[in-house]
Amino acid sequence: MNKKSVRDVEVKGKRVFMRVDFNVPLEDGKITDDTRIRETLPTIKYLIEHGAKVILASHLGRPNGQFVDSMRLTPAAVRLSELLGQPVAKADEAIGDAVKAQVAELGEGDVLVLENVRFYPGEEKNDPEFAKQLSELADLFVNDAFGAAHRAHASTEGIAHFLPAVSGLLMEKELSVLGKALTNPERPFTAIIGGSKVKDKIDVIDHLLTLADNVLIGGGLSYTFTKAQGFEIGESLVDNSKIDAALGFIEKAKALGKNFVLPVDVVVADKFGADANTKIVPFNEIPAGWMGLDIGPKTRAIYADIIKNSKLVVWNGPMGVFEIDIFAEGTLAVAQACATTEGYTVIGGGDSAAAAEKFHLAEQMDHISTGGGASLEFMEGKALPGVEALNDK
Ligand SMILES: Nc1ncnc2c1ncn2[C@@H]1O[C@H](COP(=O)(O)OP(=O)(O)O)[C@@H](O)[C@H]1O
Ligand SMILES: O=C(OP(=O)(O)O)[C@H](O)COP(=O)(O)O
Repeated sequence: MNKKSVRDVEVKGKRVFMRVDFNVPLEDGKITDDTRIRETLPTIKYLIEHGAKVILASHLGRPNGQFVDSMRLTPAAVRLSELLGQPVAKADEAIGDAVKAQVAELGEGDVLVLENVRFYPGEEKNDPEFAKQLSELADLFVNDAFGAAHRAHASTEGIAHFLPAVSGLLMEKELSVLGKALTNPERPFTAIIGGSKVKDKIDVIDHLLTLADNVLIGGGLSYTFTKAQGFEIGESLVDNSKIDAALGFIEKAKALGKNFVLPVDVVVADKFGADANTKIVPFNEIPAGWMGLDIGPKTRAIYADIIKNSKLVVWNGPMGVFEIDIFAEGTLAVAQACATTEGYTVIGGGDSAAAAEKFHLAEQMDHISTGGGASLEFMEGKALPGVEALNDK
């Protein structure tokens, strides 16, 4: 990476404004997955050990510029304190005199968590005035929020115009792993794209067709391709605005000589739910009124075989509605193949990572990215504003 990292600058005695992505899932005020907090520990510990005064900022949820009690960062600060084994102070605001007073009290190695930056309208507008107010708290900006690096907001991008700006260790790791995987990839390189966000993912397929040797399609995404080829898809998920694009990808894959693989069979259901009737049908024989909710057994075997023979696998998006057990087999088969292949496996996207966790296979993956949208934009070859704004080496 050609951007400076926290290792390239002096941090001792400095007030460091560190942007993290503590946008963790909460249920009744309890954190259900603290991965994103744990992943920032190397940078936080580095700063503590090197005598910095650590000021952490994050968003949580989408509160639309208003103070929302259920989206306060207090549970994250409590969890961080447990993980660090030291007290962590928490501010009730992100800017202003009270926060400045709390910052003034920080000693070397102390940690303060600011309140959710999205409680302020200036954050998502990337308002320079708000960015300046944030910057007044600190001497240095460290961006470790890979999961939010695709957002040009005041605490991810704007603040870098007011302070020396470097990356944190998680940001560096994510960019290095994804960058290495995608520039000069080991081959055969297999990309697996599934999930339900057809609009978000279609551009990635375009880019991956030029990069990967095998592109496997699953999940809700696949029926747009089935429909594009003129077949019945019943009540399955579809994005009619992407039919032409889908046909274009089939053609592009042929022209490039790439192995673009669509499901050959699907699990269909007569309704969406755990009590649905299901059957397995060829991909082009979905009965009217039924919906495809998982890849079928033949497809699972084909996909598992390709994954096992790959040197690099990048997986984004589940193969079916894995949250419901009767539609989880396809995602499980792909997760198992990723866990056992000798190739290097990278998982991006919250739901694929959650699926790997659910099947207790997460430990066996080589890299699980903390960013869903961010890793997709990175794969599309787009510049990430939160990275672009950092100081060059
Ligand atoms: N065939 C399908 N029909 C409807 N939804 C699906 C289908 N296959 C997968 N999904 C849903 O897609 C969601 C995940 O999609 P997405 O957000 O795009 O993935 P990720 O978070 O991994 O990027 C899951 O909640 C899953 O239930
Ligand atoms: O959870 C996040 O995105 P992700 O689910 O795409 O990884 C990031 O924290 C960004 O959040 P946002 O999509 O509300 O800007």
